[in-house]
Amino acid sequence: MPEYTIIYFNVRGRCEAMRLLMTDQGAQWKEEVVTFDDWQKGDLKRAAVYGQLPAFKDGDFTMYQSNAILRHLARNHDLYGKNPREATLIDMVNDGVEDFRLKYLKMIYQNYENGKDDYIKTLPTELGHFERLLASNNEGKGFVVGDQISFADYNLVDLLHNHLVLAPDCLSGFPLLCAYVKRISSRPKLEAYLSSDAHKKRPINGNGKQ
Ligand SMILES: N[C@@H](CCC(=O)N[C@@H](CS)C(=O)NCC(=O)O)C(=O)O
Repeated sequence: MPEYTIIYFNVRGRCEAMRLLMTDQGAQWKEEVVTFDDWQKGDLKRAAVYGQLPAFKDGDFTMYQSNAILRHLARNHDLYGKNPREATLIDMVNDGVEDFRLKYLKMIYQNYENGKDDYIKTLPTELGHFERLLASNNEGKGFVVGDQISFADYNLVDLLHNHLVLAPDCLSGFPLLCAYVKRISSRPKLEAYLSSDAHKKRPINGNGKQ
């Protein structure tokens, strides 16, 4: 069994997709929680390749960049499609999720009070991209690419969970996405994790906004 460790602040943030992936794949991991005070001291920041967290350990191999970590886990657990074409499509979806996540994080951390309402108004455009992607694969009845789960599914579902907290009705005009989130979230190990304190008590973002 791989020895996985997440080194991160006490938030779901950029690590919840990897937690969903590891949970669903039956992998165990440890959490090394970095407090704001420890981070402020600067040693950990100086040691981080890009001066930021998360870091992730697979045994004695330490890596940075949340999407590289997701891809590493995808290679370990066969979550990167069945052939090169599927792998490229999965990358394409994941890059789209990253673009969407960056917009979300910008609003949360830089413009929550003044920008939240306008952000929510733009959501149908963002969500429409993913609704159409789903529709183009098996009529939206399965996964976002191919016929098996991939790391992009965990990343997309995590970001949709955050949006359902921000704007609970945001998926009402998107029947495929709505059913997809419910379907993935009700996979037995995920359902148990999502209702656990480990998930529910961990804040979504570091500034308390959600
Ligand atoms: N592209 C990086 C972004 C990492 C990032 O933004 N980390 C934030 C927390 S989510 C951080 O370390 N903030 C503290 C700092 O920059 O000093 C990734 O995906 O891992």
